Amino acid sequence: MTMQTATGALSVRGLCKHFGGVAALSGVSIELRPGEVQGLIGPNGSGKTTLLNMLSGYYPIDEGSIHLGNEDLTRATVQRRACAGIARTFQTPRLLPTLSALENVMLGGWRDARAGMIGAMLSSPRARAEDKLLSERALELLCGVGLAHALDERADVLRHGEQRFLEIARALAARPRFVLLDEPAGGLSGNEIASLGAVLAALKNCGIGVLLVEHHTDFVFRICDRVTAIDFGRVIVCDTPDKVRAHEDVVRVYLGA
Ligand SMILES: Nc1ncnc2c1ncn2[C@@H]1O[C@H](COP(=O)(O)OP(=O)(O)OP(=O)(O)O)[C@@H](O)[C@H]1O
Repeated sequence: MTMQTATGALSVRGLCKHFGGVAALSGVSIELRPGEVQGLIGPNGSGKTTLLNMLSGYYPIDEGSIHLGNEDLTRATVQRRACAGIARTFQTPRLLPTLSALENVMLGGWRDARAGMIGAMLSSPRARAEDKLLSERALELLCGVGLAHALDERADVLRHGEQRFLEIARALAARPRFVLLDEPAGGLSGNEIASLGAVLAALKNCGIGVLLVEHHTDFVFRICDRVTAIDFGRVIVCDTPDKVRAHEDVVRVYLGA
């Protein structure tokens, strides 16, 4: 079957991944378009995180392909994918605990640094100028995710919700075209989930495509343009939230009704 690919989309075709005898993904095809928020839902163990790991290059794939626009990223390294514009967050935030919030986000912008390690050690004019730019951008991003009050706080003293927003800001520092978020609403308060919704809407407005892996289905159905539901490593349906919510296999398999 031939599938039309949206211009500049991140597209996955026929992805398969086995861990020993476990088929974590069996022929998964999805397309994430620029400027869309797409939810990825499914029961525990259905393959959501495996898909994110394969999109971001953490696991090699067994079969299938990954393209960003015309660029074949199927065998690309994590760094190559980051340079191509794919950023992600993790189920448990992976921050540098003893660095400040500002420093964590500045590190996310490493791609923009050209002065190199020696230049940074010698504090060359170029390194100082880059540092200033990275710091200004990090400040802007931290304000954008509601962490203006925590710039100089160590990452490990931040509350759980703050750490989640910090991780998103760090991902954005790489100026991605696509962001893969692994359960960003996990452990957030109602107010924080509302803030997360506002952040996702802002990303969409900037033309960034967001893949949102999330168990918080009310949030997913409310905020997403499209939702993909998977089970046992296979796509059940990809459609608008209303259609996915009403899909009989989704109701049976995922919502347990
Ligand atoms: N590194 C690994 N080694 C072995 N098996 C793995 C590995 N990662 C995932 N799996 C298996 O692959 C399947 C899919 O797991 P995955 O974590 O992708 O599911 P998930 O949908 O993200 O689950 P959850 O919602 O609980 O996070 C599961 O059976 C899991 O045990």
